Amino acid sequence: MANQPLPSDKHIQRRYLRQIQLPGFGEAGQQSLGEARVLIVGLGGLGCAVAQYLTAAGVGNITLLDGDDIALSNLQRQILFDEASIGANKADVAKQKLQQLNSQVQITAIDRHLDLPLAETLIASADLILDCTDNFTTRYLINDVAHFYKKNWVYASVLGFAGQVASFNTRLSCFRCLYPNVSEVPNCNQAGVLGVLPGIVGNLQALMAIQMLCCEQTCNQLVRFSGNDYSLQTIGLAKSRQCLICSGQQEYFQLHSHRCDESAQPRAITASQIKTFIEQHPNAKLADIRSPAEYQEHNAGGINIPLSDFESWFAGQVSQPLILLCQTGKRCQWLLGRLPASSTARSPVVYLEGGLDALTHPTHSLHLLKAL
Ligand SMILES: Nc1ncnc2c1ncn2[C@@H]1O[C@H](COP(=O)(O)OP(=O)(O)OP(=O)(O)O)[C@@H](O)[C@H]1O
Ligand SMILES: [Zn+2]
Repeated sequence: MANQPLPSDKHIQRRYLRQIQLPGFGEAGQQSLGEARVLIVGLGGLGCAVAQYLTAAGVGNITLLDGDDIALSNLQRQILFDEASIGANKADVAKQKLQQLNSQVQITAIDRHLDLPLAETLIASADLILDCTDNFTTRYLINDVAHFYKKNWVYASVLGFAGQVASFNTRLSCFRCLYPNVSEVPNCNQAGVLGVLPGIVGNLQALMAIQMLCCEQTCNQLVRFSGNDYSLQTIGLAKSRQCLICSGQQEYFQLHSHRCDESAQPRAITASQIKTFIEQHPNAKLADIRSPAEYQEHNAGGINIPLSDFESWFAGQVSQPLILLCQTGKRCQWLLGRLPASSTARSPVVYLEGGLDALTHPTHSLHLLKAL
């Protein structure tokens, strides 16, 4: 923070005494943390845990990135947030909370999701990147750009009762060496998660980050945690000859440039993002793609274009922003996968994640949908 007085050496000594006392860490370790620039991508369950420990430990400069708003169902695991923060941006609220914990850390909050142009700027200027997201598209993007700029990064993920963390020095091996080609796996939204799991795994991720910033030998390890039998398994990672990135067959911009527009206009929006979407696209229309019987029984307004009629209806429309709606979001997701990218390039077509079932909270944008 610009107008904070610089801490004296004595203050730093006192504040971080318990870690400076540690053999092998000492003042040199504290100085490495204080000079480090860390990028945290995603302020969900993992990101909340990671950000708190890195701030408390005195990492000098932290950038927080998340374009998502806080929802009620986030509070059981995203422990930087409380009931009063619902509807606010995650990165902004996290910054406010973390700054109370440690005012000497330079914290920047960015209310956006990572895409290629942003990755190029932010990864190039960071010493270490932490992936705290829930999707492989972002992990491959971080990996490929980090490899190009020779940056270290730490990946973590949680699924059900299992979690894993891996540290990468991308000169030695990378995420694509480990996972050459994964299409998305279920996230917390679909698979469910106990709140403590991202807490445990996020803390492992923060530990790896601190060790990587202070001594690089910890790189290229995968640690698996089982919440069923509490076991930890550590596996060394090696370079794969088939890896697209490590073998030099592809550069990051060849692999990701075509995805730019997609990530700038994500196809799923959550109930708490409806308001922002409508503000950005005042002429947006709501199309409910359920059957006429379902629509008559209960609806949130808009027009009813049943799934079977949708493609021919859509082909005859002038380009216009659309919010698609069904009961759970699954039919919309399937439908959007069928529409050619060129047909949704000029005006965004998004769907409501979780569908009508996600509009359970009384204030939840239902009146906004009715007005469309
Ligand atoms: N490309 C990205 N850039 C920045 N943040 C991202 C990106 N992709 C995902 N995220 C963020 O990563 C976080 C992942 O959090 P988490 O897995 O705890 O679930 P969630 O998305 O908050 O909630 P739920 O899955 O219950 O809907 C989210 O806050 C999400 O917005
Ligand atoms: Zn590789």
